Amino acid sequence: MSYISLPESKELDFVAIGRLCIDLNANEIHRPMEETMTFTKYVGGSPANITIGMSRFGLKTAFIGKIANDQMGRFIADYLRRNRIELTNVVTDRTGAVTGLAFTEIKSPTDCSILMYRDNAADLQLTPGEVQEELIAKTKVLLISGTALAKSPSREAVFQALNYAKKHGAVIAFDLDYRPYTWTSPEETAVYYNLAAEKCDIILGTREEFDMMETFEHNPEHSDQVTAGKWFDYSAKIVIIKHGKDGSIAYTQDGADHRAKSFPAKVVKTFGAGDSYAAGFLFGVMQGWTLEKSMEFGSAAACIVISSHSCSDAMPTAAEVHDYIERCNRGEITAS
Ligand SMILES: Nc1ncnc2c1ncn2[C@@H]1O[C@H](COP(=O)(O)OP(=O)(O)O)[C@@H](O)[C@H]1O
Ligand SMILES: O=C(O)C[C@@H](O)[C@H](O)C(=O)COP(=O)(O)O
Repeated sequence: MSYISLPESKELDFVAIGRLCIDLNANEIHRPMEETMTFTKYVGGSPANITIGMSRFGLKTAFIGKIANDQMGRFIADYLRRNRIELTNVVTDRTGAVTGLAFTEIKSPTDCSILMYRDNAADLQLTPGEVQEELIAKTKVLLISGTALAKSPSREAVFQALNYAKKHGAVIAFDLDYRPYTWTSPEETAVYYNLAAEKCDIILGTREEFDMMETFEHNPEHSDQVTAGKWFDYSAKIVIIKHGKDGSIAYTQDGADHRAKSFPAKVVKTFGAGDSYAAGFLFGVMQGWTLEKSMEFGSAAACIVISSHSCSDAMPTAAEVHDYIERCNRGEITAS
């Protein structure tokens, strides 16, 4: 059964709007960042990572965002270009804003944290007027990412992109991507996340991210069914609730739920799981696969990325994901 109806005859498969930043992942791992002396630089930002993943799967992609007018901004643009991502709507900031930095601390495979430097971040300077309607008009899917709602004018740019997507029939996916350090309060976050989510066809988030969205609601048991059920009264066709190593559950308008286990992985860092899962799942849905197969594909893609030092660089090809699934099914990969 297909829960999503993709528009036909579009030039692009996938467009995302939001954060373009730099990941600086500690090279000296299994120790606190106070003891780290060197980092490896990667392109980062959840929507950027997801778009890179979709491009690695062979889809025709583009990005809507703003980069700093400096070496980091040019590094990001060059990397997206090398990954065949259309940049016509990646705008260079002229206000002196800087590139957001995400320092990743890897104390252990299960104890990782991110230190984000996002003061005066260029990505939050994107204005509604800079969002190109013609780009959104030619895509099958538009992805929005929650952190882009954190400050104006980026907030208004996202809502304008949503208006264009609705007008031109694009399927809208919302990766909740909640990063507390970019917001002033959970209350503010909940208000804007809920306003955006009402317009979205596919919503992906962790239990904790949905709990934040329910700040003003009553769901004391943190019931996934209660959470998902609310969104089918709006535009949602699929609500994905991720539970880390315990897997993920997809809820659909017909009242069904679809469950996926996680695969074993030799975890280097837990970051990157959500972005690669989102890329794999959305790719599967766009191929017309069942939700179970799409969730399995996303889960395997996540394992490949969390078994790697990077996020964007480690985004796998479809062949690599299929191979990972087969190797797991042959018992060749065990968790560590
Ligand atoms: N330790 C792990 N081992 C194997 N798979 C994992 C692990 N952590 C996450 N995953 C996979 O990645 C998916 C998303 O991870 P999760 O941590 O829930 O989201 P996020 O990274 O957005 O917080 C999970 O549903 C699961 O399939
Ligand atoms: O999104 C960011 O600004 C940081 C990301 O680039 C980083 O790779 C990360 O945290 C990935 O997020 P996740 O996939 O939700 O774990």
